[in-house]
Amino acid sequence: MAKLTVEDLPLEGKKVLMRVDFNVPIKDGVVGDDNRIVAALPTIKYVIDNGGRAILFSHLGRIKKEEDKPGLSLRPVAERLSNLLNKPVTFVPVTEGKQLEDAIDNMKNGDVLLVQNTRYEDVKDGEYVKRESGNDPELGKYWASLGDVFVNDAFGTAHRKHASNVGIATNMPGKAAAGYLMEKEIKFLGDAVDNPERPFVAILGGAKVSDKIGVIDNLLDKADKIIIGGGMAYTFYAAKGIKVGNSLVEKDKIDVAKQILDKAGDKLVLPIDNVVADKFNNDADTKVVEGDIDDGWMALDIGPKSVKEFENVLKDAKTVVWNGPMGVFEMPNFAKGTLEIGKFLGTLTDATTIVGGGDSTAAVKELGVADKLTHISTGGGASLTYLEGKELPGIAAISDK
Ligand SMILES: Nc1ncnc2c1ncn2[C@@H]1O[C@H](COP(=O)(O)OP(=O)(O)O)[C@@H](O)[C@H]1O
Ligand SMILES: O=C(OP(=O)(O)O)[C@H](O)COP(=O)(O)O
Repeated sequence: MAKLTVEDLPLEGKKVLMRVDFNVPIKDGVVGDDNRIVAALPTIKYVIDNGGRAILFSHLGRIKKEEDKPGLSLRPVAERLSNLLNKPVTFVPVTEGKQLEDAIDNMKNGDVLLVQNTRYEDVKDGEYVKRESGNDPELGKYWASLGDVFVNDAFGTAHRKHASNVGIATNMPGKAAAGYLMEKEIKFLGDAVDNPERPFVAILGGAKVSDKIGVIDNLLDKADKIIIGGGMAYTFYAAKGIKVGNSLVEKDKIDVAKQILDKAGDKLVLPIDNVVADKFNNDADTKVVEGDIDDGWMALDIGPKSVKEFENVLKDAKTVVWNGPMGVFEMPNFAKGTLEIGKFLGTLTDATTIVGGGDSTAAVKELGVADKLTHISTGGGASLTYLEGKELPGIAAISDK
């Protein structure tokens, strides 16, 4: 990699500032899916096993007013991390000042400390000042002054230009390195986009075309096929003059969809048939229809012929990137298309299969096929930004080798 990695840094006896993405679901003070914490363990372990003092920073949720803070404390995450590492983790409930500085001074080699949610800095004295999210230069400088070196392992946050990732890194030139998770994400997503083993097939789904236009545009030049499912498919239907009934359509994106279709030729693969419903409800009346969708009906999942067609396109693929569900996956009656595609990807043992995005990740986990896929990205927005071919500020700020 062209960037410094954690293995390039001196660690023994050093105060190692680490940005991780511990933005995990928390309910009633208990961490739900801890995948992002587990994914950061190799780098944390490497740092402490090599005599570093690991000082961890992460955001959690979004803080816009003082009352948001108590529910978004990182304390439950410190407890989970401590269990996973099987050693104590010092939790510091503030983001600056003497209490934090004293706690860092008291650390010994191999100790782990977690700083309070960096977005506590976004609200000061009741005012939304966005010190963290606005990358306040003084804040990045202050946090950088607390350590000797910096390791950024927060891929999920890499599309943000915030004080705790970009701010710290820019104040530590030559000493800001990527962690193992960051390295792994860059390797898989980077190779898929820039150097894929072919055929390279992208599967895009989810609600809106508008969220993924940049991705389609970028991948049209790089992928051999782009499969489109989910709500976004019906804006393409409208662009082709196929009747969409009450399906989700972004009217102001029909022209863009037409341009994409013209450019794509047969590279773009749309659903042949769909499961349509008479209302947006799991208990709706449903039927499978090919092509035109009548008024009063909305497409909420891809149909069985579409699944077969998509599988046919995927079967010889050597690289597959998947982002976004094929239907309204939250409702069991419209989850089948997403689940079938996830299951099929699990059978492609000769291919590099990469999944990004909250819902597609949830689908492959629920199916139990996550282990059969090559890489499940820890970033939704970050992986999309990568697939758009855009620079991620968090990665750009890491020191070059
Ligand atoms: N046919 C459809 N009609 C309406 N909404 C849909 C349809 N297909 C998928 N969706 C919705 O798209 C949302 C997920 O989109 P998105 O956020 O882009 O995916 P991801 O979380 O994987 O990045 C889900 O809430 C899902 O219900
Ligand atoms: O969970 C995240 O984004 P994601 O759901 O798009 O992966 C990241 O932690 C970024 O969080 P943010 O979108 O509040 O800046």
